[in-house]
Amino acid sequence: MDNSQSGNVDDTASRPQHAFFDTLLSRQSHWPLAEPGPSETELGLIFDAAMRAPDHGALRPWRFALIRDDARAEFGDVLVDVAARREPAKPRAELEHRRQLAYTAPLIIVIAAAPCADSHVPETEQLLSVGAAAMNMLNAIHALGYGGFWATGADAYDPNLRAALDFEPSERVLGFIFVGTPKSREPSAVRASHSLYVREWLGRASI
Ligand SMILES: Cc1cc2nc3c(=O)[nH]c(=O)nc-3n(C[C@H](O)[C@H](O)[C@H](O)COP(=O)(O)O)c2cc1C
Repeated sequence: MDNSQSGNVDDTASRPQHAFFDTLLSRQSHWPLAEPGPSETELGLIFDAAMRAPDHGALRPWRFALIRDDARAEFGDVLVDVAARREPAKPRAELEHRRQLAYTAPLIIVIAAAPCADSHVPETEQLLSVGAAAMNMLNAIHALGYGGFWATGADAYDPNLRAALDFEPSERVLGFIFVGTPKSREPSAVRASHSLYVREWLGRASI
């Protein structure tokens, strides 16, 4: 493997391979996001991509909730409410701005995990599986021409928010993917060379 530079698809690669890597290697996060969001058909593709994540033990540890349309107003209320419970000393008026987050994209996909406690598969692997599903969704969102942004923050880990979104106490919110149309198409962000993070292991005798 040549680690010296960013990869280019070989000349012998097929047209679909070129197209695939053009898409994969141009994904980046976008913020803020405007209308429109994905159609129902496109959403189906995005979730089909999630179902392609590697999943030890076929536990299907992922759970997703969609927040869009009028439900965003209620979600805005929830964001203010949970912030007020976290910071009871703060005047509610100072927390009102948190409501805006609900309107920063046409669609918010809540990413959650439902780890199976009595499985031989360690919880870490189950969480990684949910992360892989989320990554597949980000790539699908990008392939469809939309922008996505995965965010967490204090809200994601707040048990009051988890409850307000109807997740079980045993389930864990791992973040929110904001989905919509990028307001601007920035030039592709420069990425670190993978060579900084990849090395060849040559056997124990080599050190
Ligand atoms: C699990 C997870 C949680 C994240 N949470 C936040 C967050 O709360 N706020 C933020 O600015 N970026 C967050 N990020 C990073 C952004 O999603 C994004 O990756 C980053 O802005 C870099 O953009 P890029 O995806 O184009 O490299 C998170 C990423 C991951 C994987």
